[in-house]
Amino acid sequence: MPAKPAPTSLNKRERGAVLWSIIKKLSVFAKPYHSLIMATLLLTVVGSFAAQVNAFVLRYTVDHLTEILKLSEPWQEGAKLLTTISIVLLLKELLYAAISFGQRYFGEKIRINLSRDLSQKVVARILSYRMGFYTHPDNDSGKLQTRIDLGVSSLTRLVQNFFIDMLPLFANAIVALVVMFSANVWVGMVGLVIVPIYFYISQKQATRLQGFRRQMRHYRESKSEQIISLINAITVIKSFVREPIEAQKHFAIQKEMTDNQLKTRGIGFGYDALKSFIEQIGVVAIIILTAYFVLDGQMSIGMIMFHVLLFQNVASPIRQLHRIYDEVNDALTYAEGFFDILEDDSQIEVVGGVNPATVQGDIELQHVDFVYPNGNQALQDVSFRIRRNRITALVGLSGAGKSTIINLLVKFYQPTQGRILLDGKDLQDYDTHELRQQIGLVLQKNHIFGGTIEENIRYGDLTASQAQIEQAAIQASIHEQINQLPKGYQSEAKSLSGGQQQRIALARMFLKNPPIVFLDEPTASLDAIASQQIKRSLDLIKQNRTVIIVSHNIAQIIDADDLVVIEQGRVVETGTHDELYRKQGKYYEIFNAMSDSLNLDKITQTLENH
Ligand SMILES: Nc1ncnc2c1ncn2[C@@H]1O[C@H](COP(=O)(O)OP(=O)(O)OP(=O)(O)O)[C@@H](O)[C@H]1O
Repeated sequence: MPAKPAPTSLNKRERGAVLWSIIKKLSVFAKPYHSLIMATLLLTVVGSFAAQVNAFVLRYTVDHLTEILKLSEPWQEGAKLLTTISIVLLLKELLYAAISFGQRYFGEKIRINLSRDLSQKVVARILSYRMGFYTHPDNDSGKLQTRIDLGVSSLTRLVQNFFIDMLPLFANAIVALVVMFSANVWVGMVGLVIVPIYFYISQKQATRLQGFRRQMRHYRESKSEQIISLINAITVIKSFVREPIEAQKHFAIQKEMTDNQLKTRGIGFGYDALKSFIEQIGVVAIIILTAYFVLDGQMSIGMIMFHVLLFQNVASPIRQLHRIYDEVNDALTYAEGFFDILEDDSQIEVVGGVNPATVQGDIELQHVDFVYPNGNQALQDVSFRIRRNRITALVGLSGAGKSTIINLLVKFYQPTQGRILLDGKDLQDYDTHELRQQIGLVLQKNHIFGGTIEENIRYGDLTASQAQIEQAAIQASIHEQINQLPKGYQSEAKSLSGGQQQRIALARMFLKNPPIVFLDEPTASLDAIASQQIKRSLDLIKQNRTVIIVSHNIAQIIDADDLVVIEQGRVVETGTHDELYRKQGKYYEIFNAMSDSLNLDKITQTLENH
């Protein structure tokens, strides 16, 4: 993903262009809600006219009261006037309540639906991305989640503020300004002059606060990151008795955060005071101007209230202008990162076309080179064959490239050079999803999903019956233990021990029953007893399948039919255990190191003596 300049470093024109592109992208998501948007806009227009009624009513009341006061019996006419205006105001309030309810409700509906659609789309999209996307350093789980969350929330907040807060206020302001102008050009001019001053101050306020807001975001991220790492590291913290130090570290962030918050508030309040001062100057100017026209006999006295109320309708949305700047800035900051994720076509997994009806399992790597996206060259000119229905072990020291070979065989990555053939056909030509249906992958630690044991095993075949699930559990030597649990197959799978979880993963594999199985250090995270317990299941898995096993376990290696020895990304030896041992090359060296580490002499002695 190419690095883009931070939105804050963009000039005004560039920011405008970015904002426009965000709006265009959002409008695609808004398309299904066209009628809702139209309804909201219509209500907004009607509402903005209704909002001016108070000013008209007040003008009418003041002017009529002035006339009525001149009568000898003012009470009778006064009562009539009060009844009329009460009815008008009541009706207007009822209408306004209905409009603002509809307008808020529709606006909120658009926001909620849009938020759902954006989240759903991005999840569906990243699920279609290749493995390289997930292993890219820019996309580690925390960062990816933050980018998605902040992207969705800033975009939906932009929509929410536009439809629910800003749009009605601005519609009111425009209608009020038009009414002011039609009442008197000079009064209208006062309203119009205040607007750019407000704009200027609001922009200054937003620019001034931008740095603080960015800082605040940074504090929030570090704070949550620190809490997560604290929870993850709790065993180490407690065992080293470092609780006070960790609390102190947290306090340091809290303190900087509160200082920053106070400064932000202080500056915000300062600007708010300045804006309300300017507004009051506007009010005074309107009163003086209208009073002049009244004294000059050009206007009635009711016009004073009329103009002041209209002016307030103009000023109140402008008072919120800095919020728009903030929202837009947030959208500029986060939406780009979000759309980068959403629109990264280069990350879409290549699916291929050939549908492998039945796979035999003859695999051949031809001069394969592989470089990870971060530039790590993991494999160089790797060529070897894997024969069907045999067990092939990949042997090598840590970092040799064994897991990388498995990653290429499952099509998680594509070779940078060379090709991989399966049953004589290039792996790239196979339909990726169909191919993966034919392959089982058992890792050192297999993910167990939150949910029941039954659900976790069923993941291997979503259509499996209960009997098939139990059969798979029997093959994975876990059935009896599951039955002993109070809730049996309905127990929470995550509460099982590591060894039990590994057997649940094997049961999942038995249920899938693929012709090819890759075992990548399947017992490495288990203790001796657990390893021994799953040995029988592994032996069962290996029957009548093409198996590739990566292991540092001597027993699993000598069990294999063929061995491929890898050193620093290159194949250095291939053959059977006996052939390679006799050869006294790299395998001989690794094998001796493994058997020495077992302390065989002592083990044999112990076994002989008892
Ligand atoms: N996602 C990745 N991105 C970048 N480099 C990687 C990635 N995964 C592995 N590597 C690098 O590729 C090389 C081969 O790693 P690989 O995991 O294939 O070795 P391995 O033989 O399976 O090792 P181990 O026995 O420790 O699992 C190493 O140098 C490793 O640092």
